[in-house]
Amino acid sequence: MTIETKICGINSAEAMAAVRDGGADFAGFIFYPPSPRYVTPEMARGLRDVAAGRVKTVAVVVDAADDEIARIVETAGVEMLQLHGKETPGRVAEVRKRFALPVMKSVAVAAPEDLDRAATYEEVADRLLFDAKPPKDRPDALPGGNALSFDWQLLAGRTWARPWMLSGGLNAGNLAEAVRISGARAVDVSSGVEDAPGVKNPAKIGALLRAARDLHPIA
Ligand SMILES: O=C(O)c1ccccc1NCC(=O)[C@H](O)[C@H](O)COP(=O)(O)O
Repeated sequence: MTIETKICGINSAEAMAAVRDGGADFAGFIFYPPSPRYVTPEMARGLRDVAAGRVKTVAVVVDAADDEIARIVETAGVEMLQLHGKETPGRVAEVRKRFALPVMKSVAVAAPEDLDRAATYEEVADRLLFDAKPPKDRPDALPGGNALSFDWQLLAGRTWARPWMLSGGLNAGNLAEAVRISGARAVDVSSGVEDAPGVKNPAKIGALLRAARDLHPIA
């Protein structure tokens, strides 16, 4: 068994081709206009075609209303929804039911109590995504994609009722250690395969996916 991989913030055909050819499991599209990785549903549809059915596509939304999610689902044809805002467990359950798609809920982690909050999503989400908390001293910080890590030790030895992904500040250089310490079986990377925010580097995507292929989840 190998580590599952998601490359997030795909916004070019070259990046999607690298994700596809490198054998990633998931590609994420950011539907959050302030992000430098933002794509429209129409752009995402074109990028999904590049994946040619070999990569599952994930729509990343932030506290989005139903009509916005509906337009993304209908136009982009994604296979999973990632809720990356302050959605409550009730809202997660509602989105999952309404759109009949698997839902991954992101949880911002900085301290042990954040994992207690994560537990409130176990019954309503199909997957959990543990990400670093955006920096408090930067009011303009994005909800995700900030190239920041959290203490992976917080996850060590914890068991969850749902599959989960590790994200936040991962790259080809620290992936092995992050997986070893946290016990992750799935990882999500964005900034670590970029030259600048929103500028994916296909060679870095390839290197990350090769590094992930050499890793195996701890038992
Ligand atoms: O990446 C963004 O611009 C973004 C904007 C708004 C909400 C979520 C966003 N990214 C979500 C992701 O899944 C990222 O891959 C995750 O936060 C890790 O990012 P990074 O630390 O840059 O690898």
